[in-house]
Amino acid sequence: MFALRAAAAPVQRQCFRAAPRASVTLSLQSRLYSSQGRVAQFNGQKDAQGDYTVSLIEGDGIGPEIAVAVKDIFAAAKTPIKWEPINVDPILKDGKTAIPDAAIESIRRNKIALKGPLATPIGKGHVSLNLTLRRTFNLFANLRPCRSVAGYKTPYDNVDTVLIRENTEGEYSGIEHVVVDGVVQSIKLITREASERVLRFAFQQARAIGRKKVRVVHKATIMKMSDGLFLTVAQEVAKEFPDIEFDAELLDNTCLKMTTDPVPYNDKVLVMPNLYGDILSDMCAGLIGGLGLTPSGNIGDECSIFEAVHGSAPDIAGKGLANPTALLLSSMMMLRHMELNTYADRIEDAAFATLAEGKALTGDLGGKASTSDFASAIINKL
Ligand SMILES: NC(=O)C1=CN([C@@H]2O[C@H](COP(=O)(O)OP(=O)(O)OC[C@H]3O[C@@H](n4cnc5c(N)ncnc54)[C@H](O)[C@@H]3O)[C@@H](O)[C@H]2O)C=CC1
Ligand SMILES: O=C(O)CCC(=O)C(=O)O
Ligand SMILES: [Mg+2]
Repeated sequence: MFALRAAAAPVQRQCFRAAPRASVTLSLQSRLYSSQGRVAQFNGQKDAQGDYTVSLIEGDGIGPEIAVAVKDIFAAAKTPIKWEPINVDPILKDGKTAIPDAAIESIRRNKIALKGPLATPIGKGHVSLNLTLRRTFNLFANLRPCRSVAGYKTPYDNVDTVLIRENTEGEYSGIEHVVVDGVVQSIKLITREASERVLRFAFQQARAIGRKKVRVVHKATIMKMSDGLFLTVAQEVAKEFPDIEFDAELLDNTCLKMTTDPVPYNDKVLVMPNLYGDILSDMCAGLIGGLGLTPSGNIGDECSIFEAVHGSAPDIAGKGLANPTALLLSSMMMLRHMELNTYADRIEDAAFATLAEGKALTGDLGGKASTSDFASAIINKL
């Protein structure tokens, strides 16, 4: 049911590395993404051995390292999952970047995938494969929960935000062109159909996880037509959910208020156009200790793809330094989506207990453990 990156992260690490360990503030029993919060259905089939097959994109940079950690932990927990590794190296189809057919077929067949980060070249080069995957499978909602980690001290101990990002259009529609030399145009596409779909998902999600309010984050003061349409549709959809309160807030004000005191956001579901969700979700990660901790799910009607909020982290790739928690928690969201809750609960408890104990933390959390040391510590607690 989880952008300032290159520039902000070193500062973020500096702030948190020396931080003393805090008392446990959140119950280990409260789940990041419960199956009650599962709004979309999973229709995958078990094989004769009782296992589900999950398509696995290991990804770029730190992707393969954190994927190994997740696979080792799943194997140790005897999770009934078979991995089907898929290659998503970009191909050109009708002049556009596309995902290879075999990868598309695998995800369509299994209806579920776990994905490591995929790097996108800056400027020239192929379009984002992350966005291409979301559009290919119409994964209309990107659900990004962010919760303080028990035992890891940050300026705020009780962050518990739920952010939903429109995932197929908006500023990331990829419609750009040169008007004349020196003048370019990028089109922010907002449709009633995609807005309605993600907004309805946000209200359903609020109801399912017991949050009393849905808040739309927007800039309809400036983008009167595009964000204006998103907001108008939100007001209409809100009428279908009289038990859920609804309000709206301007994005800049949300950033100010969340970094000043995030706790008032703990009873809300935030929903917003694509770009704002991308940026705000990295900002939320900064509130709890960084991108090593925040999971996400790209939810669609026919299939869903779970992945960390972070990218390929080229600055630490290949060094065994990456924190696998974000991908592991994404895989917990995936297990709960598949109604494999007992496995998810057990692994999640072991992961949070390992973090709370603080003996095997990775560098981003001020520790000295490698990715595999951290995974082994979790396995020892299973
Ligand atoms: N969904 C995806 O696959 C995403 C892909 N990207 C791509 O990733 C590439 C790198 O982007 P950046 O701006 O560097 O963002 P990034 O998210 O890869 O890294 C930002 C900072 O966070 C740290 N970090 C990220 N994940 C971590 C982890 N698991 N453990 C410890 N530290 C971690 C990195 O070391 C870096 O200092 C780009 O090509 C970008 O397009 C970026 C975001 C999401
Ligand atoms: O596709 C990319 O390169 C970045 C995507 C991203 O930042 C995200 O999904 O949070
Ligand atoms: Mg991002």
